[in-house]
Amino acid sequence: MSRPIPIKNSSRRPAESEISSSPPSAVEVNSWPTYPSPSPFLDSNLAIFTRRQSDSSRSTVAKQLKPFATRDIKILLLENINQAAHDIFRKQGYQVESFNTSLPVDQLIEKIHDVHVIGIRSKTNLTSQILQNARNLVVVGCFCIGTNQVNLEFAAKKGIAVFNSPFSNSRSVAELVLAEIVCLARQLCERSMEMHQGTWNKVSAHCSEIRGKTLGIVGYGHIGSQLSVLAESMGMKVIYYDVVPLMALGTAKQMTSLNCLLSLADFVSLHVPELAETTNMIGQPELAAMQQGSYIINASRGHVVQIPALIDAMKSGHIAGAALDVYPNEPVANGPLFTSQLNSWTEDLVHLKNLILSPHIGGSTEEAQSAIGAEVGEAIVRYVNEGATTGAVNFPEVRLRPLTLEEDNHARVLHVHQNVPGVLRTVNEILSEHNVDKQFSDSRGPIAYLMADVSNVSTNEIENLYKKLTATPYNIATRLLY
Ligand SMILES: NC(=O)C1=CN([C@@H]2O[C@H](COP(=O)(O)OP(=O)(O)OC[C@H]3O[C@@H](n4cnc5c(N)ncnc54)[C@H](O)[C@@H]3O)[C@@H](O)[C@H]2O)C=CC1
Ligand SMILES: O=C(O)C(=O)COP(=O)(O)O
Repeated sequence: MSRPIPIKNSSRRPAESEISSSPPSAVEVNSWPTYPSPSPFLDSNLAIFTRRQSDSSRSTVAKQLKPFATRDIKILLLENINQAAHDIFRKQGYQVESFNTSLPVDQLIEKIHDVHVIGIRSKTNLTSQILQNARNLVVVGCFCIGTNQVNLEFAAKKGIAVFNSPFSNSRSVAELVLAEIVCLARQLCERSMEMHQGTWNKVSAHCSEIRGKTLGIVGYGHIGSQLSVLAESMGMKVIYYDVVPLMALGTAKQMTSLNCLLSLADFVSLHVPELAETTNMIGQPELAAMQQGSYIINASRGHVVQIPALIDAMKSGHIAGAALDVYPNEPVANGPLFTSQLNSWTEDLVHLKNLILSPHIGGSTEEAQSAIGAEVGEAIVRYVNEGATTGAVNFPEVRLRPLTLEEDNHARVLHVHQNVPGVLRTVNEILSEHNVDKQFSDSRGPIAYLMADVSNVSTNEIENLYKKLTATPYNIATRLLY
């Protein structure tokens, strides 16, 4: 029977402004409840989940089974993931442990060892070394847009699905950038800092309206195109550069090359993902190609701009101002780490005029965070409870409708395997000992994923089915929900 999960101290998540600056070990807000007797069938190596009685509220309303003991699912949430996700997981009865910050590698390796789900944002690097230690992990939730912090290929090869939120914070980033364009054009942050230090300095030299100026957007995806609309509404002309041809919004114009954009724009704003091709994308030659007295904004990823080159271009006056929201090395927690962790150029950066420095807050609004919490939280529940991979960034997208109460004697087979000839024949030979009610499979590069509902399977047969599937030569990961 289901029973409530005692989650400590979790009636409310702290707002961004309340994130602790203490070391990670001191900021734990929830911890796993302990159960007198863990489910006898939950064996990390088997990954077979025990059946659970359907609870009455769900059975009458949704007519759906919760097909395994959800209380056995352990979730680790890092980086102050929004309350919306906690609520979703708690409703499922999962065990949740959460931290307001990212964790140092040694602690992360220890913590990830037993969990089935990990939720992160942009700071936590899930490298192959870390994922290697995750013996039970079935899914990673990136509660953000970027997934560059996860080794997606390695995760897929280990049978771990990764989900993100592709656009829930796009508007927040675009609004911040628009505000920064105005602030740079008016040297607003300089004036404000001077006032805070007791100086009245009323100037108009080199300050301008943004109306009629040209904004060059590099990367015209969700954020870039949203910014395009906002900038035009403020009277700016918009040009953009992207590696793929994209429909222009409003009267924006796509440029044929990055250099063409750089030479025409008064303001350049970067909205590309972190890729090999975008690493160090803006260095000395690109800054030199920009107009004298122009501005640059980076709210994409820290490695896209070469900071020493930017410092030189600003010191020489060629670049009149810049805004940075992202950095090559970002601290794992709030606090004075920022200055101590940055490199030799820290000193130069903090003393530059008309340089806005923000601590990676592009997506940090209440609206964005709660939308992301709900979106990624629900995607995780669908994958854990039903096996659906809709929206996964490293798996083929496969989905079967949830099992209903009428399908009480069904088992759902979730089989991640290598995408090689002959696998389906082998798997279907095993499944053919039962009645295959429905089945769907798809592949993505070297990985393939099959979902099948088989009926009239007894509890004894479940384990047998599992053993046969995992013994096939191309098995990566198999789960049975029943
Ligand atoms: N500062 C912050 O808090 C946030 C930062 N981000 C960063 O912004 C990035 C962009 O986000 P979205 O617009 O949602 O991504 P998106 O995937 O919708 O758009 C990215 C665009 O960049 C283009 N692109 C890729 N490589 C390129 C290249 N070499 N040159 C020119 N264009 C290229 C793509 O074709 C695509 O149109 C994310 O990957 C993430 O790293 C996202 C959210 C918040
Ligand atoms: O969504 C993204 O990719 C971001 O960069 C935002 O990251 P954050 O959730 O603030 O760590």
